[in-house]
This record gives sequence, C-alpha cells and structure tokens, in this order.
Amino acid sequence: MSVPAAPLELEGARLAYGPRVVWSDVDLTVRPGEFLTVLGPNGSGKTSLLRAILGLTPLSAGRLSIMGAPPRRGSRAVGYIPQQRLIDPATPVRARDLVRLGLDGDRWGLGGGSTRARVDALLAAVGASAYADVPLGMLSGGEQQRVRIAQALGTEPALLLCDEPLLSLDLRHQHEVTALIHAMRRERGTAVVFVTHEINPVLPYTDRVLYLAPAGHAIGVPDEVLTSSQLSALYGTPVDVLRSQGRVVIVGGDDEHVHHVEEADE
Ligand SMILES: Nc1ncnc2c1ncn2[C@@H]1O[C@H](COP(=O)(O)OP(=O)(O)OP(=O)(O)O)[C@@H](O)[C@H]1O
Repeated sequence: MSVPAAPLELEGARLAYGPRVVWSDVDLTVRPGEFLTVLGPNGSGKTSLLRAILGLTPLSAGRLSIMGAPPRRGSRAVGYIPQQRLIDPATPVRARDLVRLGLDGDRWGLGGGSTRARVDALLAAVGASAYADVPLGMLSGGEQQRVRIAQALGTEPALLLCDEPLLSLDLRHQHEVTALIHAMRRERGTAVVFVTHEINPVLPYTDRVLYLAPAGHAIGVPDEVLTSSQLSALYGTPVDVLRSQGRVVIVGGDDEHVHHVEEADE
C-alpha cells in the first residue's frame, strides 16, 4: 500500500538570497489536519517560507513538496489567507464575487448544486451571509477577513497558508477567525501553516511550532519549543519564557515579539 502524500514536506531545505542564508536544514512533514504555527523575529524567514511553498521563491538546496509534487504558482492544493489589508473603499466587487472567483466551475458543476448555492454555503460557513451583496470596500476589516477565508475554503485546499491573518483584527474577530480555520482543518483535514507574531490566540489550536531564529530553528509541540533554554539557544542570548493562565509571554531576545504578545492581552 502506498503512503498518502503529505500536504507539505521539506527535506534538508535551505533558502538563501545570494550569500545571505535565511534558514537551512529544515526537515518537516506536515500531516493532514495538522496546525503548524510558524514563529520568529523580523527577518527570520517566515514570509520566505510561505513564498517557497507558493512556488514564488525557489529553495537553494533540499526539497519541498506539496501533496508529493513540487510547489508551483497557482496550485489549487494551496490556499492562502494574506495579511489583513483593507480593500479599496471604491471597489464594486461584492463578497459573493470574491468567493465565486475562487471556485472551479466545472468541479462544482459536476458535484451537483449551482455555483451560487455553493457560494452561499461558503459565506454562511464564515457567518458572512448578511453582507454577501455588499461591496467589499464597505465592510469592516474583520468582515473582509471572513470573506477572504470563505474564498480560501472554497478551493478546498490540502494546505492552507495563513500570513498573520489576525493583524489589526480586534480580539473578538481574532477568536472567530482562528475558530473558523480550526473548524476547516477538523472537518476537511486541511493542513494549516499559520505565520504569526502572537502565539497566544492560536496556542489552543497549535499542534506543533516551527520557530525560525537567527541561530537556527526548532520544530516540536509548543511545550518543547517554547522554553527558556530552547529559545535562549535559538537567539544566542538569554530569553525567558513565562506562562500565566495558559498564556505564553516571551521576554528578551526580540522586543517586537514581546510587544505583540503583551498587546494580545488588551
Ligand atoms: N527578494 C529578496 N532579496 C534579498 N533578500 C531578501 C529578499 N526577500 C527577503 N529578503 C531577506 O531575507 C530575510 C528574511 O525575510 P522574510 O521577509 O522572509 O522574514 P520574515 O520572518 O517574514 O520577517 P517579518 O517578521 O519582518 O515579516 C530578511 O533578512 C530579508 O531582508
């Protein structure tokens, strides 16, 4: 019996821009339904990892595969939720238009049910039915992000890439967005690669952490990776990991990281 292909696999992977090696020797297999949280300070190569998975930046050594195949631009196996960016208020594009763009007409046609019904179901799944026909530019940031998630859900990807999707969302919307992504991986077995500076909103959902840092990287369950000794080794300087009421606070190493973690408390 053949082993099913993993949604994401990296083997001896290295990414460099000219002489600048961003990360190297990354070995990682992400299973169906797994939630991998990617952490690390500015410039540690989180975005570069997403770009490599999206087929936009080639590895300089090693192997990266998605469902057993090399990465390629526009792959339907990969869904992508970008950073929260407000949409031009003047755009006439409606929520249902954006979601429909992500659907493959033939595929849904064969599966029964109209494209419209499928779009309605996706918008309902993210709680966006009420504004399905409103131009995107008139929606709040949180509402726009729900619609982006509906679009990503529509392609039924094997792997969902999330690039700081909680940025500039209020706490309520942060919870809603993470719960939706969690439901998607539970119900559909979608593997999730979630890049963030704030571990706490996704800590309850995180199976493993990939921590990228100046002196290397670490992969493991949160309790293994988010320790003072592990992070001090990764940063090459003393770092304290404190735990309080189920939350993680990282002190030292990277001021910006600490700032974001504390901010999530508000
Ligand atoms: N096209 C490029 N050419 C040269 N260097 C680049 C290029 N893109 C990124 N870099 C460098 O590679 C390193 C990693 O960048 P990357 O954007 O992947 O980090 P990041 O972890 O996503 O950072 P941040 O948290 O600030 O978004 C940085 O030092 C950056 O300056």
